[in-house]
Amino acid sequence: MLPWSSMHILTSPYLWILLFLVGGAVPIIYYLHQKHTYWLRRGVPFIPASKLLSQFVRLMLGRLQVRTIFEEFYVSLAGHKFGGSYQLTRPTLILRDPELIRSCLINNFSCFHDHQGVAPCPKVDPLSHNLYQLTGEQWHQVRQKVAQAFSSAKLRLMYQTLQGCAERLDAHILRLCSEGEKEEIELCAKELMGNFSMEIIAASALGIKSDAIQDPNDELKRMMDRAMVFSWSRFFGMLVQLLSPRLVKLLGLRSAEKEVEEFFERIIRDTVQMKSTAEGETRKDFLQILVNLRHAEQNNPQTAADVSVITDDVMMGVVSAFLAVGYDAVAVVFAFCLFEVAHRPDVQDKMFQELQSLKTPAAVQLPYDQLKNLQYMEQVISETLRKYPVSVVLGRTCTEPFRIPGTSVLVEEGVDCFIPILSLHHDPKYFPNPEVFDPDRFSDENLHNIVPGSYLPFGDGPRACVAYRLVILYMKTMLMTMVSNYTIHRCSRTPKELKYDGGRFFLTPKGDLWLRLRRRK
Ligand code: HEM
Repeated sequence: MLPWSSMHILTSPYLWILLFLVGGAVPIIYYLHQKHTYWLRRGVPFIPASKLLSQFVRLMLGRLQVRTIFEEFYVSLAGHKFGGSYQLTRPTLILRDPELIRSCLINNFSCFHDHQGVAPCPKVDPLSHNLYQLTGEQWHQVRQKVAQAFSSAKLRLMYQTLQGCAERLDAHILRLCSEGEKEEIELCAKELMGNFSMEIIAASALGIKSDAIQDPNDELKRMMDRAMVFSWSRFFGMLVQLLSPRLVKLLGLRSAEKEVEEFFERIIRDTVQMKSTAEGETRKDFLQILVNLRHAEQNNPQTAADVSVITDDVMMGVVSAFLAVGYDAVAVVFAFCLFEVAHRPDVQDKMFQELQSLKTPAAVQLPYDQLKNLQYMEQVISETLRKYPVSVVLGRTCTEPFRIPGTSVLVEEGVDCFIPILSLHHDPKYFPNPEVFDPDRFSDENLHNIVPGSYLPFGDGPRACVAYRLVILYMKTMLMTMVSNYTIHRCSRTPKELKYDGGRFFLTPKGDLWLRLRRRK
């Protein structure tokens, strides 16, 4: 029989609460320990869970940006070709070595063909059937079709549309100057480039004219801005996804707000209808090309309805992604580029001389075939994308077990792999003096210094950015317009150092970005 004092303890509610907590905590601690020793057990260098926890807390408190998390990983794993980390409890691999990166993206593409993230589920998320999210064979089929929209022949046609947008941009700046009877004008480059990007994306994706340059309240632009903001509900969606991708579908979590989604649906549906009935289609925009591909599929007796590739869901997904992703990524890369050249009159002069040497009356009239001769301008574009890779990190999922060459480490199916593009582009080992904007890194004489796999603004391999040639075309159109008509300068409101906005998906300058433009005589 127990002494009286022991009996008293046994009947105490505190004891039972304590036992309950300990009983509950032990299996949880064991579970977390098992999960967080995944890389230790495989002999892979890893970021300790305590560091990940502190990063998570700082992220929640707004003291850390997603970009910085990957920069810290890159630094912590210095000296290693790869290393382990965790997304909550999911093992994640960070790839640091350019050769290994190429091996995953190109030589062993079959092991890494899907992007990291939620697989599409059009019933719950109508915009999820986009090329980025599609997986496996369906991705392959849609990619083959969509890639046709970015062939040289199609880009040549799109260029005509872009020239019209460039003329409107120039007319707008000229009007601002003449209103104040000024030779020069100060303006917010981020806003101007956002509006210009909206016009070129609307024209090349949908074939419609946006009035964003003239009208800052343009509805299409307002919706795009809402589509690309990193909200708490999205963050919650990402956390749920880490716990269980199935839960995302069960809870019906979407990639965009309902209103934005409905807007996209309406605008795409109306434009498709207009194009399907319009006679003498011109095939100058992306949606028109998809409509034509769909007609070809429907008119082909060998294409059964159930194997059609360009379905309504796919049409909706790929076009809305073109609009939202294209608009935001292109707008920021334009702004970064102008910011850098504003500090470098020598770089502007060289681009101007190059344009002059092509002897075209107005830069925007430069024929498509001559664009390839703008070699120095291409170097400026490459260096902008080196210093500011708008996709700071690239995420792929391991789709087939992969043994890391020269090691016994087996990457298991389902493990997410991240490539920290921004950190590679700023690693002095690959790009000496990385903070210096130096277009000559990409000159013919210096090109051999770039280590394959260290420069990845558009990713690499069969799943690289499908639109990269179009992006270069956009950038050339923008630079030709600006450099041939204006000199670009800093002004008193130009920030000395760029800070980044943590609330955007892409690398985005924080705050306004004021510059001064002076009309060339
Ligand atoms: C500055 C502009 C841009 C940059 C830096 C950029 C960068 C990237 C990167 C890094 C990827 C991932 C590649 C990989 O996994 O290897 C990607 C994929 C993609 N990009 Fe871009 N992009 C830009 C603009 C655009 C535009 C304007 C479009 C419009 C169509 C676009 C459409 C896509 C699509 C559809 C994918 C997914 C391709 C696939 O999964 O097959 N991008 N982009």
